[in-house]
Amino acid sequence: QKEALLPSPPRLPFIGNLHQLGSIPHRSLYKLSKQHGPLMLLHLGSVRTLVVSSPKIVEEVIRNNDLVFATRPMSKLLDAMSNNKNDIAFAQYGESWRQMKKLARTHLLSSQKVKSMSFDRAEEVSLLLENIANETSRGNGVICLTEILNSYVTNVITRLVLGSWVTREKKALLSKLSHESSTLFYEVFFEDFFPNLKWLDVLRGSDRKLENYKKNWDTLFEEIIKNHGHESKEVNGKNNTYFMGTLLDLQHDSTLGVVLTNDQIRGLTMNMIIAGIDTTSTTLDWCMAELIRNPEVMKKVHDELRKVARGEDMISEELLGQLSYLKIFIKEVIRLHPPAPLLLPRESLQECQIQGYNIPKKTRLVINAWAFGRDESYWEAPEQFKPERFFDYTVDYKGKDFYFIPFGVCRRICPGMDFSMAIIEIALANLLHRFDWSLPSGITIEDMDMDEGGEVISFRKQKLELVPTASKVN
Ligand code: HEM
Repeated sequence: QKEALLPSPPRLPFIGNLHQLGSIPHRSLYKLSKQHGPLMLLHLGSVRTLVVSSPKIVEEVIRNNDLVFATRPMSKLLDAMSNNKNDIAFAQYGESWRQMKKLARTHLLSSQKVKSMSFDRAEEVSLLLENIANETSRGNGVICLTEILNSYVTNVITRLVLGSWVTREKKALLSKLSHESSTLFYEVFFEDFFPNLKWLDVLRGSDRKLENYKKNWDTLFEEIIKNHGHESKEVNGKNNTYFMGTLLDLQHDSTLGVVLTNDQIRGLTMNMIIAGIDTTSTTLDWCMAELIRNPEVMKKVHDELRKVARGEDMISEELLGQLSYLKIFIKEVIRLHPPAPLLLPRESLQECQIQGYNIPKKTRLVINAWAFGRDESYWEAPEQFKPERFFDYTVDYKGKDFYFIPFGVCRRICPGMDFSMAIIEIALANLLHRFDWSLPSGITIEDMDMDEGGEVISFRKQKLELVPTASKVN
C-alpha cells in the first residue's frame, strides 16, 4: 500500500505532529516541507492531514480531484461558525452549499452589486480621512493606523451587509466576533483531534469560550432581526439594498427556485462578517507597512496618484481604473502576505490518488499558499518586494494561476474578492492622496517587525503606528 510511504515527519505517540505546528503554522509547515517534500502527511492527533506546499501538486489535485476535495471537515468549531452548516465558508459540500454559493455570487457579491455600493464606500472613506485628521490633531500626531483601518473596514462591511442602523457598540462587537473566529480557529478542541478526550475541552474552558461565542452571535442576531437591516431601497435615487435586505427580499422571491431559510440568512451574514473584516483590514495594514518600508514604491504610488487626481480633493472609484501601479502594488503585498496563508481546510469525500499515493476518504487537506508566494521556481528573487514583477507576469489571483492563490482555488474559491478589493483600493488611494506618511520620530524602518501573529488570518504582529501630515499637493 503506497499510502503508508507518504513522506511524513516523525511523530510522537498520541499527539502525532501537533507539536510541530509551532506558533506560526504556515512557517513551521514551510520548514517541514523543505525537509520532507511538497506533499507530506501529518497526524494531528487522530486527524490525518495532507499538507501541500507546491503549486504543481495543487494543480494536480484540482485537475483530477477537485470534487473529491470540495468539502470542509466537520468540527464543533466549524459548526458554530457555520451556524450549524447553514453557510458557504464552513459547510460541507452539497446541494445547500451549492445553492448558497450561487446565490451569494449572483445577488450579493457580483461585480454589479459591488459597483452599486460605491456611494457607501465613498462616504466611509470620507469618514476615515476625517477620523485620521481628528486623531492627528490630538496628542503628538502619532496614530495607531492598524486600529483605524480595522474600524474603517468594520464600518464599511457592517454597513454594506446589515445597513447603517448598526450602532458603534454593535460594530465593536461584530469586529470582536470576527477576530475571535480567527483566534478560535487555532484553539485546540480536543474533541476534534482526540474524540475520547472531549472532557478536556470542558476542563480547559474551550467549551465555555465556544458557548460564549455562540451566545454573542445569538444576541446580535436578535437585534439584527429586530432592525432587520431592511433599509429604504431608494438611496440616492438608486435601488441600493444592503445584503440583509436583499436576502430578506429573496426569501419572498418565488422565481429564486429555492426557499432561503432564516438559518441560512444568518449563516450567510456571519460569513460576510467573519470572512470579510479581518482579511480585508489586515491587507490594508500590510499595504501601508510595505509602503513605509519601501519609500521608492511609495513615491511611485504617489506620482501615479498625482497624475490621475489632477487636483481633485478625493479620488473617486471612476479613477481607480487608471491606477495600474497601485493595483500591482496590492498584488505584491498579498503575494508575500496572503491574509489566509493556509487558505481554509478541506477534506476528501472519497478515496483518491495524488502523485501516485492512495489517499483515503476523510483525509484533511491543507494548502500552504504562503509558501507558494516564495517559490523560486515561479518567482524571481521572491523575498524582494518588487511590484514591477507583475508588469512582466500576467498572473492574477482569480484562481487560474496555481502559484498565486491568496483567495483559494476552484469550487471553494473566495467569492468576496471584488468586494474586498473595492474596499481596499478606494481607501488606499485616498489615504495616500490626502496624507504623507512617516514613522514616529526615533523609529526607523529597521525597527519595523514584519512577522505575523500566529492566527488563521495573518496579522502583522506589531501594530502600525504612523504620523500622517496633510499632503502638500492638496
Ligand atoms: C483580502 C480579502 C480576502 C481574502 C484574502 C480572502 C481569502 C479567502 C480564502 C483563502 C478562502 C478559502 C478558499 C479555499 O478554500 O480555497 C476564502 C473563502 C471565502 N471567502 Fe474570502 N477572502 C477575503 C475577503 C472576503 C470577503 C470580503 C468576503 C465576503 C464579504 C469573503 C467571503 C468568503 C466566503 C463566503 C468564502 C467561502 C467560500 C467557499 O467555501 O466556497 N471573503 N476567502
